[in-house]
Amino acid sequence: MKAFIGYVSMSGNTEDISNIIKDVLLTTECEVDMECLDEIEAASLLAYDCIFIGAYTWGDGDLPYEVEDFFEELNELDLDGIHAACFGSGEYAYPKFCGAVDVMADLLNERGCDVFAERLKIELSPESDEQIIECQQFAKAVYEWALAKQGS
Ligand SMILES: Cc1cc2nc3c(=O)[nH]c(=O)nc-3n(C[C@H](O)[C@H](O)[C@H](O)COP(=O)(O)O)c2cc1C
Repeated sequence: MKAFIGYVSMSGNTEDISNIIKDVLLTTECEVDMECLDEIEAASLLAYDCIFIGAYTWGDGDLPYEVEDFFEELNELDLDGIHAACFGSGEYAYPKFCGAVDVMADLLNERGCDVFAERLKIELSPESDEQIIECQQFAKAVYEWALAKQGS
């Protein structure tokens, strides 16, 4: 299975989550690529079976501006058959905690992705054992889900 982890991170927290996901996937049979979403063409997603898309939340529950172009390009694509999972970092102090994660999941769903029901939302950087385990379990669950779907 080919997996892709794409993220945007202003101060490194979402990148830290991405790295944990990557480390878990590297223990599996997956081929893994990881890139910043503002540095890739959206069409490159078509090469993957499973995509992890992550972002911090900006404004009032909004997507960060760096991914606006990426999601605009996504509108031109049919991502039918691609398994996707969304994650991100936010802060509980804001009314819409990790709102961008829900926005991304809805957009990927609209484009035809099969989106994993659970969304990984972490406050700031995953530093506690509990947060790290949550990220690891999420990555493993998504991998197993995508693998089972591929075989079915
Ligand atoms: C102007 C501004 C607006 C923000 N709005 C939200 C928000 O609506 N919801 C949320 O959960 N976090 C919000 N945050 C917090 C960031 O998402 C949070 O600090 C996150 O950990 C940054 O991740 P990064 O290190 O990957 O950039 C906001 C931060 C700033 C500076």
